[in-house]
Amino acid sequence: MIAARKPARHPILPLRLVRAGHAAAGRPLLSDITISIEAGRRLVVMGPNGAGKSLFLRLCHGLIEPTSGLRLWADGSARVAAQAMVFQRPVLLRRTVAANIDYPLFLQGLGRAERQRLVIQTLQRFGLQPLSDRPARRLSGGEQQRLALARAWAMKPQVLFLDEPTSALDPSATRIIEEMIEAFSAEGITIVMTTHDLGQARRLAQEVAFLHCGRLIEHQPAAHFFAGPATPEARAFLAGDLIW
Ligand SMILES: Nc1ncnc2c1ncn2[C@@H]1O[C@H](COP(=O)(O)OP(=O)(O)OP(=O)(O)O)[C@@H](O)[C@H]1O
Repeated sequence: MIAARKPARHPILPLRLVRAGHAAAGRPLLSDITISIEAGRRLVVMGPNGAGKSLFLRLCHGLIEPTSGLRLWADGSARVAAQAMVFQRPVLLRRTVAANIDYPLFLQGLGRAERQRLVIQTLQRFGLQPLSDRPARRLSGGEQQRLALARAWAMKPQVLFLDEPTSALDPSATRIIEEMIEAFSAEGITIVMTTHDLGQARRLAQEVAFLHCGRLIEHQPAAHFFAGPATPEARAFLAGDLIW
């Protein structure tokens, strides 16, 4: 899903959550989360099934609201442009590949000539030109995810939230997506992503946020986390033990 509408003129990061929580039907799903997401970093969010990783991303992105505590973007707004989210299974329009890239730019208010320029640039940048006129939903899973990431890139986000972007993909498609993520990062786009793939987390993470039962129990530089997590829950997780 693309949330950006207009390019932000001001830096929107750091994004701060201050004792943020989210409850549904009276049940706390995320609790007491305090974190600052700094510009230019690659943060990987880890934790066992049901720990709250997807909800955390949705809360940051603005798909759900904190029911307690605060979510604060650096520019002071509650929900900002210049950020995008890509899901495990990409949400693509029933249109061509090119039209999928064009539509959010149209929503952003860009004129036809500017959109055309950006669509061509994006197709070329990610090797999607041969697929340009193909119906997006008929692409392979790997191609669809490549398109979803390319579409997000075209919006010039300052931060990109990626929820399990490769979990449905084979190793070669996964490698392509990881290369895209690294390229985005090299351009200065902040990456916040979840993954169940420990190898991928080791390859991509600069920082790790570890969630357990809806709480953020560790936030560390990746090298420290993988060398020796501070909590028994994270140690058990890395060791492959079942934790609940
Ligand atoms: N809208 C909702 N209403 C009630 N409970 C919800 C809702 N969305 C998520 N949950 C619950 O919140 C918990 C955290 O869900 P979330 O999808 O964030 O976990 P996750 O860490 O991403 O898990 P996984 O690794 O399995 O994808 C789960 O127990 C889930 O069932």
